[in-house]
Amino acid sequence: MSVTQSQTITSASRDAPLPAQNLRQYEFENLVPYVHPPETKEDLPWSELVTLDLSDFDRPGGKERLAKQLEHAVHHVGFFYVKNYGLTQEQVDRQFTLAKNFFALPVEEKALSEVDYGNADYNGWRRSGRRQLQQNVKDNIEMYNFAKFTKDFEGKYRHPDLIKSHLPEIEVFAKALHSNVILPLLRLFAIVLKLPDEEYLVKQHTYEKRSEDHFRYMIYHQRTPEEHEASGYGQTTGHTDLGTVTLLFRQPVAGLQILGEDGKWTYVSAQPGTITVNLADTVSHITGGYLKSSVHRVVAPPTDQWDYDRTGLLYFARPHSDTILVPIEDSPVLKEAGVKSRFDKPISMGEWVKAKQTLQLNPEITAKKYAESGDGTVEVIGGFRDRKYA
Ligand SMILES: O=C(O)CCC(=O)C(=O)O
Ligand SMILES: [Fe+2]
Repeated sequence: MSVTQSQTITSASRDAPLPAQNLRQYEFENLVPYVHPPETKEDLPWSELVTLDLSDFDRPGGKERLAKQLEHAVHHVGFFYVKNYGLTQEQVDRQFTLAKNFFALPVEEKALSEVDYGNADYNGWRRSGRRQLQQNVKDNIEMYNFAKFTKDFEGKYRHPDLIKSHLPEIEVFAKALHSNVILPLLRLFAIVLKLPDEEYLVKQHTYEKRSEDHFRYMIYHQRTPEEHEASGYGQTTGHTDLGTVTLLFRQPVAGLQILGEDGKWTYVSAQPGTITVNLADTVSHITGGYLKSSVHRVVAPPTDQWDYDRTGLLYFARPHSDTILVPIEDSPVLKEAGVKSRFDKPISMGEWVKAKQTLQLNPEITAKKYAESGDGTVEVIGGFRDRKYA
């Protein structure tokens, strides 16, 4: 299929066209280009987040400046932006385009790469409609997760031809996120924690060693006004992510909200050229809760964005699967804060992932457990309980 005879002209294609040179390339590859939807004109309560300029990292005093900027964000907010992360806008746009074209494939083709839900294996295609949001309304979210491009996963997953033929550039992109964003951030966290070894966290996140990192294409299909109403204007309930940090590429369709310390939800805005970063459970576990795994959710977009699908690119970083999730011992910051382990026995990352993903991938079992506990919490593993948020 060519761009000119494109299947459905999505509402997004009303936007400014891509440069002719990119369009020709996409046409050559039979890809329908993705164009970012326009931002909302609504005046929403936006979150105020700091932006780290990662190009400062290697300048004299740069790391220390960035770490200073992060101190408050990582302890109290759990969210921030990064910019200048060494990938071009064109590389980013290509990934959005691949995501858009992947989700447009027939269900039968995607189903050949479907996630192994029972075994809590996240990689591959996750279909929409497996979660009941309200009576009569199910979720409208599809995902495609890529495992790390390492020997551990080589040949393990079957990809549709569209993905297979672009796998080398997807690999370059995912690896760049790990080396250009994840590793520098881990060094900054080490500085914030005043660890004697700045590489401490990096050593728990080497690319070649086994871990459950994944790069994700995601789409929230547009809904009708009736569906929005029936779903209570929600998309996902409040949650914390289970890994180290999550990267979320600039998302113009509003909806992602952060739960603040004041108990109020605010929206993450789409800052040009940025990636939104949120801290997740594991980095919280190894700091006894000092680094904040932020609660967030996705709600229905404002009405002026109801005509658009919400396509996302995300990267989920996680420590090596054999990492034991106990608080780091030689951090004067953690010592002073008097943090304690959040588990009642030693728990490895592999065990934590399996336990939390089993809950996430099997919504009916999880709903039953919440109903049984009756106090809005459920044990994930080792005495650590997750809470249910709206
Ligand atoms: O789509 C978003 O904006 C956030 C998604 C998210 O919270 C998640 O996948 O864990
Ligand atoms: Fe999340």
